[in-house]
Amino acid sequence: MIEFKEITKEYAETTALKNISFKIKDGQIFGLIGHNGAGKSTTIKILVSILNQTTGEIYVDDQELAQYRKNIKPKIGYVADTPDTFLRLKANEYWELMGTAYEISDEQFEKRLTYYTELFEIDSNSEELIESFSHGMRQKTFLVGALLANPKIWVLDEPMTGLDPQATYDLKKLMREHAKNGNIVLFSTHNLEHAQELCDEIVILRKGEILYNGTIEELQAQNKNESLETIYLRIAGREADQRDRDIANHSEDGDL
Ligand SMILES: Nc1ncnc2c1ncn2[C@@H]1O[C@H](COP(=O)(O)OP(=O)(O)OP(=O)(O)O)[C@@H](O)[C@H]1O
Repeated sequence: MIEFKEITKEYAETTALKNISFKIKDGQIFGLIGHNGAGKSTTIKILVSILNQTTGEIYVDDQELAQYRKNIKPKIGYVADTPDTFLRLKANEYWELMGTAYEISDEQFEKRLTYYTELFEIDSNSEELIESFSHGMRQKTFLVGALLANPKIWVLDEPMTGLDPQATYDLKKLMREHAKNGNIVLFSTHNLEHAQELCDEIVILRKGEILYNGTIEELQAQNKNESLETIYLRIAGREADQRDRDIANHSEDGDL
């Protein structure tokens, strides 16, 4: 289980997360949804120990992340939203690096590498530099790297971006299987159809605050006869921005 408890993240001039709390249960595919700048990547980067929160705590299987990083980090496989790291390595070199970092046995490494590289059809590109790859091929390379260790928790920041339809289909299938086996898949997306297809539960973020946490079915039951897109845009989109502006204007006019 993962628990975000009253997490706030302040950058120099921005409060990216404002006291957010939610839980992800074992066996769940969990979606983070929100406009650009809502705080999805910041949430993810804190969980994978790239960033520290300003206040609050994260628990993974009842262990507090800051205290038990050494235990928790090997449980997590992470794919960033911008596949622009390790560009001077060949794909094979990157996968070997991941194999060493996660201490994967040679046998498991070979087995999983063959399976995933054939599945994502990049087995023939293994001796090429990552910088020569298209966005989608880089995405596949990093996905393979994250899945090699078979970590319990997959943390995928906009994983389908740039993937072709076959790879998207295959990844969705892998995500479902992984969760079905009692593991956790946390991913961020702008694609509401993917969220609807995949997620057991979602968080909708807007300007660092949680607007909704629950299942998509519950959200739709509360807003009968409306599509997820209509509901989402009303609570997180331009209408919500207009409401913010109206409130601000009233305040300035001394109406409130
Ligand atoms: N390194 C940083 N320094 C300062 N501000 C940052 C930094 N990273 C993110 N922010 C700000 O924090 C807020 C949340 O950004 P974040 O990247 O978490 O959003 P996001 O929901 O992942 O957006 P996107 O969908 O565009 O990837 C934004 O206002 C962003 O400008």
